[in-house]
Amino acid sequence: MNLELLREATRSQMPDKRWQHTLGVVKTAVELAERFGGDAEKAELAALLHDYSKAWPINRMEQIIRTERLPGELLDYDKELWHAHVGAWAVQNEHRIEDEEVLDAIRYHTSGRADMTLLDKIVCLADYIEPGRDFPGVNKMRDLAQHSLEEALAAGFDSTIKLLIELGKPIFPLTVTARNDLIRQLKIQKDTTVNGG
Ligand SMILES: Nc1ncnc2c1ncn2[C@@H]1O[C@H](COP(=O)(O)OP(=O)(O)O)[C@@H](O)[C@H]1O
Repeated sequence: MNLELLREATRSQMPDKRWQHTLGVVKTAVELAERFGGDAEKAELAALLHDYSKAWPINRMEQIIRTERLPGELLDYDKELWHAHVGAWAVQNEHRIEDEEVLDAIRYHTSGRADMTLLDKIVCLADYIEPGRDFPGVNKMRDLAQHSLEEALAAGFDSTIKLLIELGKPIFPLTVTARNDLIRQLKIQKDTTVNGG
């Protein structure tokens, strides 16, 4: 795998603004991996590729979801969710990325999922807090990310869920599951600290 070629291939899929965002996610994902004991090389690769299909036409993504048997229920929810699954499919098929951990981090970077891996959390959080992001609550998330991946990510899912509720949009259930898991993990961490375990 040639990282430089992958960089150029990824850059060619998207407008410059999205590429700048991608570079921000790469930088942040590597920092988070170093802070929380993740694999920095996998974090860099997954972050580089996370928005590979983001700028693809909607009908192209819809067709891939249907013909490649990606989860059909995605079609019932916000189109913003589609590029993550389509992107994982695309980098596997176009660039022979076979590392399932990396593919999953790309696939679930928007929705989250049950039992997110360390790499899933790193890429998903980096996507929320990279330096180019500016939304209410992002600085709070950046502060939380100094000491807890789970707290920061749970705050991110909270803000996405609140936004979807305000907009009257349906919530893809995996995000609720991901958020519940994080809350549970935080409670276990807290109980362990209190009980000195
Ligand atoms: N669980 C969900 N259900 C429905 N839509 C969601 C869900 N999670 C995220 N989204 C949509 O995806 C958007 C974020 O997608 P993301 O990949 O982060 O895009 P971008 O990088 O352009 O911000 C949210 O603003 C929302 O519209």
